[in-house]
Amino acid sequence: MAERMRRFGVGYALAPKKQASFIQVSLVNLAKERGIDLVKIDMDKPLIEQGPFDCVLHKLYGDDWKRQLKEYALKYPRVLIIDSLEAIERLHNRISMLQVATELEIKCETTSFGIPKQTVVYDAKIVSASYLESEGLKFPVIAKPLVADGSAKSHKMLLVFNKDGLSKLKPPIVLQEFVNHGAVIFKVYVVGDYVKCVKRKSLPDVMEENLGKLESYLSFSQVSNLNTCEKNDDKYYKLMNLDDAELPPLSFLKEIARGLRRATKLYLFNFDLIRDNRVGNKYLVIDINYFPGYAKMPNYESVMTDFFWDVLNKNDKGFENLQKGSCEKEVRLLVGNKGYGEDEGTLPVSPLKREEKENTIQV
Ligand SMILES: Nc1ncnc2c1ncn2[C@@H]1O[C@H](COP(=O)(O)OP(=O)(O)OP(=O)(O)O)[C@@H](O)[C@H]1O
Ligand SMILES: O=P(O)(O)O[C@H]1[C@H](OP(=O)(O)O)[C@@H](OP(=O)(O)O)[C@@H](O)[C@@H](O)[C@@H]1OP(=O)(O)O
Ligand SMILES: [Mg+2]
Ligand SMILES: [Mg+2]
Repeated sequence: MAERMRRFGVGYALAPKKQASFIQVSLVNLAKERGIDLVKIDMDKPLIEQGPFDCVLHKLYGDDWKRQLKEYALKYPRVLIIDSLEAIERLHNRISMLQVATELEIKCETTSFGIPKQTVVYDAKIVSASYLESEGLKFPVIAKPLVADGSAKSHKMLLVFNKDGLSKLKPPIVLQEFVNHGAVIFKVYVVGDYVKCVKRKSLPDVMEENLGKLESYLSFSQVSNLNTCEKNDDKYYKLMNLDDAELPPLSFLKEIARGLRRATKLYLFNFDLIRDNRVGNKYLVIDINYFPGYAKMPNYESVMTDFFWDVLNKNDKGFENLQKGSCEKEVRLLVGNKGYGEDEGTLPVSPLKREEKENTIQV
């Protein structure tokens, strides 16, 4: 008799908009064929009473959800939480978000990498043109809400052209140098080991000689997020010169993605990259987003299904080994500071589980 395929249950907890875009029939069916059942978590019932799931996939905010997730991980130590609360938290602050990028060592002879100059402002009264100068910044600057918590407010940005615009700032904010980049942004989607880069429209360059002629500021929000109709329109690509813009080398992007995965311990994120017009091949990371709009990626169904299959099977194998007690060495590796999926066959443990192991396993 043929052996029955091991089935996995992935519970998902997503905001309605995310659910509508991500949980498409095509994804649900493809995952099902591979033995993965995507199950909606009922937010009207306690999480602890649901499942048990092999994996909880989530993008929700708030203390109640965090508490429920922690409780769930304690009750079901085998559950894979994607992604861990601690790892996601780092992306909720635009300073700690980019800090990880400064810690990476990217070895590439032809291309360099960094983040824009930035400073955090908690008190509007201290901001003046001379303050900017003392922080190594000059006009134009972008003011971004410090907190990036998925709210509409957290996406509201100001491009400030001169000192009059500074009066519009609403701290706490991050003031970041605006870097001319030819109005094209590269969005790099990461799903575990998978990396996909797409081009999107961005803000146009600002010429220094025009600074005095412009309004004092420009307010904008989610400029790179256009609807599908506009994106698929040939005219849009021509107008924005998107066709002409050369993608950064894939090996370079993969190295950054790998570095960010290790540093953040995240599986699901994208990062926004711009090419600094002032320097040859220099790219700057300006934003990192948890669980972005994957449905906009070509073939997202198979990318996501492969990813679920991979992590679920590795998780299973890891726990089997643990139970057999045959992997003392592997446990040593896991309780150390290893990132997810770095070694074939190691267990992708969420930090919740890692903490638990640190407390319990004596090696
Ligand atoms: N330092 C910068 N220099 C030039 N342009 C920038 C800079 N930072 C941001 N931008 C522009 O502003 C846009 C919004 O900035 P950012 O990506 O930080 O905001 P966000 O609201 O978090 O975006 P997302 O929708 O990707 O989450 C970018 O897509 C880019 O067009
Ligand atoms: O759907 P969500 O609410 O998660 O919105 C995310 C959005 O995805 P969507 O395209 O599905 O709207 C992402 O767009 P792309 O980078 O992929 O273009 C990006 O704007 C994230 O920053 C948003 O997350 P937030 O920062 O608001 O938490
Ligand atoms: Mg962005
Ligand atoms: Mg963002």
